[in-house]
Amino acid sequence: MFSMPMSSPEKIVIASRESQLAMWQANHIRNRLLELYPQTDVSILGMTTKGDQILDISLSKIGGKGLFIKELEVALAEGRADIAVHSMKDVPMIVPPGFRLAAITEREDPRDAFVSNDFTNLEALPEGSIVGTSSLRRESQLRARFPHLEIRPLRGNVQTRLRKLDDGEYHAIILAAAGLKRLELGYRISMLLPPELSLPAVGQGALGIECRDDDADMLAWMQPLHHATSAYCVNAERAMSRVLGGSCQVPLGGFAEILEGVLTLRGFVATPDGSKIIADKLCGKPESGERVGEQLAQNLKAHGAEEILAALAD
Ligand SMILES: NCc1[nH]cc(CCC(=O)O)c1CC(=O)O
Repeated sequence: MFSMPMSSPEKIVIASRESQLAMWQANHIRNRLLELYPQTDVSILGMTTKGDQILDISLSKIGGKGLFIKELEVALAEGRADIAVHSMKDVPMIVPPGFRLAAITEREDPRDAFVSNDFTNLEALPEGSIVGTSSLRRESQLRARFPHLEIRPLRGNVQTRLRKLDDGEYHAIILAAAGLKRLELGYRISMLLPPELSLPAVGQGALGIECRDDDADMLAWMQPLHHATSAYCVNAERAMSRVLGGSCQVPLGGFAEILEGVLTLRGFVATPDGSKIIADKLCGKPESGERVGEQLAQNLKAHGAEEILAALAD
């Protein structure tokens, strides 16, 4: 795709959010770059984003995921940073003009995790148990399968969410396994939720490295971090979400995996209350993952997702 760079970079500045998880991720990429380019001065520019500041209202009401990455893109555009490291889950389906995803790195565990101090698994929660999550995707799936549970909003970074659980505000919470594992909090996981119980978010568990579109050297230097298998899966999921007009306002999940050379993509769209879930899956070649995603989106639309999406747009 790109020609081999002639030299190694002198200096790379990584833009990152300042949450512990974002900093772990930026540091992880920094270490990998230092292995590749030991002579390079690699530093991290920590930034607070709008998404981090606004904690009191539902993110879906104030503009969604783009809020977590806009400031980082401004730093790239102004030359204050060379790359930005994102959770792919937080990257809008259409990367704005002037920027490009240079690499998608190897995926960590994509599953959701059930965390509770009192119960070892989701199925064991008694009637009326309070489960914390602010994700419409997690909420709709829980409501559909476990209508006897009470879902309450839960925001904040990973540590904040765990503290709210420990303070007794919830009987259980649902978080991404990837974030917990990265922060060495994997021991807090009571149960890893299989995709049948909680289909993960598009891109969950993968990291993306974003560059300026015209920075050919930087794009080339990032290529060794690209993980083809993870990227095929994430790009299939993103293509599906893009066609469905996926945003934070839409309860939607998408998860692809490659087994014995075949990519299988599963996806769903639901009403927020979980009363209706349109789910389907489609297989294809990993290299055609994006087309699999687009086709699955069309199939979901034809089977009722269109009406759900139209109602949500009102
Ligand atoms: N919504 C915020 C967010 N963005 C990425 C992760 C987890 C790490 C990942 O998916 O790579 C989380 C936390 C969570 O959902 O529990």
